[in-house]
Parts: sequence; structure tokens; C-alpha cells
Amino acid sequence: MAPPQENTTMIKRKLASGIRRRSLLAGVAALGAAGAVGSASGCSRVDVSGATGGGHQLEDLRKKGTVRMGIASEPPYASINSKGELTGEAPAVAKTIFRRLGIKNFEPVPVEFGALVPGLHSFQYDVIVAGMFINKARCAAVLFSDPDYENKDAFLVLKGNPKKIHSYADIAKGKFRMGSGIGYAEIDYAVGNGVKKDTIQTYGDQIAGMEALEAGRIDAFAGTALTMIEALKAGKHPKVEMTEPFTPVVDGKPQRDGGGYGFRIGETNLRDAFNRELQKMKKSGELLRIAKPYGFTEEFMTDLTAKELCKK
Ligand SMILES: CC1=N[C@H](C(=O)O)[C@@H](O)CN1
Repeated sequence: MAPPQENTTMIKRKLASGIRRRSLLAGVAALGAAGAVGSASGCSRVDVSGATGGGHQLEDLRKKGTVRMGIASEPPYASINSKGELTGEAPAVAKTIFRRLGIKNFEPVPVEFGALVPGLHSFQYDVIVAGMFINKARCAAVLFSDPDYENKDAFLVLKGNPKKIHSYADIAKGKFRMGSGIGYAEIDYAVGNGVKKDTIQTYGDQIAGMEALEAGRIDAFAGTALTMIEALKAGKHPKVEMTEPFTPVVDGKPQRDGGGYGFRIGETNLRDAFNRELQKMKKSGELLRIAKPYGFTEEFMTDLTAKELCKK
């Protein structure tokens, strides 16, 4: 009997499995870099074109009806609240968009921040929903949406800021002990300012960072300003305060940081559909309305794009 003619579905399936293989290869490379050194970038040496023919994940997710969201425990971006529910600005925005794309159910998959990229590539979840900054190194392993916010950095320090720390350069100059989260971009900013990487202590989250500060193990804990505001809200670390938010500077260049949603390389259909909805929400002001209850004000809204951030 003659072999059946290839119909459109069969061709689509072939293309899809090719893209899956490429995604997986990208993931393995990402795992190597991020897993080995807990790198802030979490990736390297992968084809960054992203133009691999569209992907099939949007179709698959619509059939399944559920999106699994990779989150790190970091209010106000994404976390699990005391009732065990998924909360935060990033899930609120992502849920709105996915509903409009025809997907109604959501499952959080909490991991450490430094494990977000490897977890995406090992298919533990479908999308990174953690306010992750978009930068050149990460774009080698992750297909980012446009950013939905921009933010400055800040330090948690002991009350009164006894070491007078206001920038990464201050940390380098004073040879102070810095802490940050595992895989945080702030580690690269510190290193870019001359802080020795092996002197930076990494912690699972900002709560652990505050414990380290109060115990005198570090002099400052670096992260986003919004993270620090939220961390202090609980009022459980009375010896800790935050510094004035600042724009990090590396090699004389101010680093404007924008965070977005991370998809697997090759899933351009899904990313583009997500972006289209995000852009509508930016234009209509809906994005700010959704983000406001989580502490994001007008100044956090951004005109940065993933394309430009992927170059930095
Ligand atoms: C929202 C967030 N952004 C930074 C980053 O992307 O590395 C880190 O500060 C971790 N959390």
C-alpha cells in the first residue's frame, strides 16, 4: 500500500518535534551555566534568534486548559500567600493575558530564583512568571515577553546604615560583605563594580537575607527596591532598613532594568500572542490598574522592549 500523503497536521507535528529538540538543547546549555555556578545570567552560548518557526505551545496549552507558572518566592512579584494561594503582580498580569488567550486554569510551581531558567527547560512549567529582568545573557536561553515594569535596586542594611552603603561601588571600595538572592542579576552588577564574586553570599530569599544581616553575617543585601519594601512590610526584622532606591551603574553606564515573562526558545507564537495582549493592556492603562495593588506605581510602567533589553 502506498504511504499516506503528508497532511498539514503531520507536517505541523514534525516541525513541532524539531522545535522541541532545539528547546531542549537550549535548556541543557542553560542548566550548565546556571546550575553550575548559580549564575545571575543563568544561560550562555545558545542560538538567540528566537526565530525558529513559531512553536506549538499555545495550541497545546489551549487544549490542556492549564498554564503552569514557574515562580520564585518574592513578593510583590510572585509568591504563595498564607492561605496557600498564588499571588503577586506577575501572576495577576499573566492570568489576565492567558485567559484572553483561551486558557483558564493556573498552577504555580515554586522554585528558587536561580532555578527558574533550568526549570523552564526541563518542562517543569510552561512560563517563568517572576518579574525576571531581561538581559543579554538570559535572552540566550529564554524567549522573553516585553517587560511589564521597570525598577531600581536597593540594599537592605542595618538601621542607620552604619557602613554608609549606597551603591555597588561603595561595597567594592569598603570591601563590605554583600548578600543577594541565588541567581539574582544584582550579583553581576556588584561584580561589574569590582566586588569579588567569591565574597558574595547568596540566600534563598530576602527573608534569609534579613536574618543574615541581623546575625552580622553580611553588611548589605541587594535586590530590587520593590522586593525590599515588601520584605520590610512584615515588620519581623526590626534591626533592618532599606537604602534609597538607585539605578545600578556598570562601566559608567546606568542599567535600566525591565522585567517580563519567560518562554522556551522557539515558542514565538505563544510569546507574540502574549505580547500583543500585554501591549493592549499597557495602552489602555489596564496594566497599571492590575499592578497598582502590588505597589507598582506610574513610575514603574515602562516603554522598554525585550529587543533592546536583550542587547544589554
Ligand atoms: C524580580 C527580580 N529581579 C532580579 C533579577 O531578575 O535577577 C532579582 O532581583 C530577582 N528578582
